[in-house]
Amino acid sequence: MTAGAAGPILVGVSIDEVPAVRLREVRKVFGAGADRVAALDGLSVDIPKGGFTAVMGPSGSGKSTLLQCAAGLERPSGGAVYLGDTPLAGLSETQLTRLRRDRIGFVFQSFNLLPYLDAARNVALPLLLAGRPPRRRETVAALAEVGLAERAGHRPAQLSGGQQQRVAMARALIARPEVLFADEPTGNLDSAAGRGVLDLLRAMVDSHRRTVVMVTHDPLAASYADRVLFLRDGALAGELAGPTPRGVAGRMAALEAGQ
Ligand SMILES: Nc1ncnc2c1ncn2[C@@H]1O[C@H](COP(=O)(O)OP(=O)(O)OP(=O)(O)O)[C@@H](O)[C@H]1O
Repeated sequence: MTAGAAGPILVGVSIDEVPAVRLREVRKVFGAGADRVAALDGLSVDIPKGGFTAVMGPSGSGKSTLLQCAAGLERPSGGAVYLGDTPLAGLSETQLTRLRRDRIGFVFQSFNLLPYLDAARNVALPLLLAGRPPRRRETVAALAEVGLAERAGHRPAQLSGGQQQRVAMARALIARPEVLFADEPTGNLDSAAGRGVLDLLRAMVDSHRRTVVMVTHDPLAASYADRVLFLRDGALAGELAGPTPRGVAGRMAALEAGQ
């Protein structure tokens, strides 16, 4: 197949491969009448497998809504979302829940760990709930991937913010999801802990060819990605491959100035 027939050439990505996620003309409308907001307004984008994609844009531009629709947490008002070859639109609530559980990982700004469970049990929880309790060594291996094998018995209150976020990453990864979505994963962390989380996300892509999609406000965080998508008013307003913090900050300044 020629590059022209396959669409855009993406550095380091096979042009024959089905993207990890595809959004086609996705619309998401909240409210009605005077309160109506089109959070996504006909957005089309491909997320390549084995890549690290960052999503940026001014406040209210639709970043979190994009992530929620791509991850099957919100149903779009129009358009189509595919995870690999699977169209999400035709799935029942039960099928969508199973797809999220088996094929998608999600990391939130606020960690969302259960305070009375230790790190190992927090990590094991998704598989426990799925009726497939993991072996202890699987859980410890997931914690080892985020550098926390020694902290398996610690509860969240006994861990730093950065460590809690890494436990949340291990929990998101234990089911070996096709895509890891992260919504402002460094938003509650100081810069050193934030860099630790970003280094790990980068390593997951480089060493394990995982697919990561991250919403962020921080140009430095976005520079860890292979590609940055910029949103404005619920639509794609550009993208940047091989981003640098300065390049990303320049694009953001232009977007916020309405250019
Ligand atoms: N559940 C909801 N009900 C009503 N409006 C919503 C809802 N969720 C999002 N919106 C609106 O949709 C638009 C996009 O919101 P979204 O959270 O996706 O933006 P964002 O780019 O992630 O913003 P921020 O950077 O401030 O987190 C905003 O105008 C927001 O107020």
